[in-house]
Amino acid sequence: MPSVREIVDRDPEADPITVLTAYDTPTARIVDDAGIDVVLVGDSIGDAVLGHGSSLPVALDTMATHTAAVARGVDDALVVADLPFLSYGVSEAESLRNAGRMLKEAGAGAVKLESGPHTVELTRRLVELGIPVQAHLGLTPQHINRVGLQRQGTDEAAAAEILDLAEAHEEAGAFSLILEHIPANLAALVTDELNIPTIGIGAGPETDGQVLVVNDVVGLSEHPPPFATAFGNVRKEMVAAVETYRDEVVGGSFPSADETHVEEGLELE
Ligand SMILES: Nc1nc(=O)c2c([nH]1)NC[C@@H]1CN(c3ccc(C(=O)N[C@@H](CCC(=O)O)C(=O)O)cc3)CN21
Ligand SMILES: CC(C)C(=O)C(=O)O
Ligand SMILES: [Mg+2]
Repeated sequence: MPSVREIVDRDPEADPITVLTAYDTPTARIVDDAGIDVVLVGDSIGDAVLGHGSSLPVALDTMATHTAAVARGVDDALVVADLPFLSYGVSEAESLRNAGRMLKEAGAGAVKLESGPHTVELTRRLVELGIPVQAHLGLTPQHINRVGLQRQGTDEAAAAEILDLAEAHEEAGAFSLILEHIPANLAALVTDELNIPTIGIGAGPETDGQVLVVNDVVGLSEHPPPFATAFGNVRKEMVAAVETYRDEVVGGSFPSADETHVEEGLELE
């Protein structure tokens, strides 16, 4: 796994940073082999994999299990574990221990948490203890009950707050910042003002890198967000394979002689 330093020290103008989620070993291997720089084990697992309507029900144990699965599939990328809803911010001690688990037990190289005024000091403590932190501003889906899933930072006051918080988290020691679902001109301004790399999702082309959810990228999601593009059609491929399997079983063509083993010497009554 590369150190966080290698990501931070890149020249993103020459070499934009690529980030993609993964939740399991085979997918992580595909993502890593493709040369993606950072594999994010997102709490988006809640809707992308586990069938919850949101990320809120995702447990810390679930994130530890899937982060470990991803780490086993990755040779080259940095593995970042998203801290799930209420696993941080309730008490400092619990937050630090929960974040530490992702590095000590699950094999992540860094954690990500959804940032706000309440996470500046937590970010500082985590970094002091040696846990690299990726901050996340703009749309923070763990606040779905307060802000929904709308674009953020669309008026001057909200944009100024995002810029202030971005600077505060850089100062607190975050190694990178995710900017989600904000105007491209705001993301460009934040990227200009910060020294740490910004990674955009629904934040236009001017950030230092991009992140998307792998299910959206491969075309597996039924309801992808408006800013996601499917670069493939895995859902169609899976539907076709499953339907063909069913048809061949029902029609008697699977398993065929080629797919069948008869033990000639076996004496059966
Ligand atoms: N598959 C997947 N892809 C993602 O990018 C993703 C997740 N899941 N889960 C966690 C968050 C949630 N995300 C989302 C999901 C939906 C919208 C969306 O549809 N926004 C609409 C408004 C929807 C509403 O008001 O309910 C928009 O027009 O902005 C945005 C971000 C991004 N993240
Ligand atoms: C969409 C990214 C940034 C994320 O937080 C997730 O996948 O959970
Ligand atoms: Mg997340």
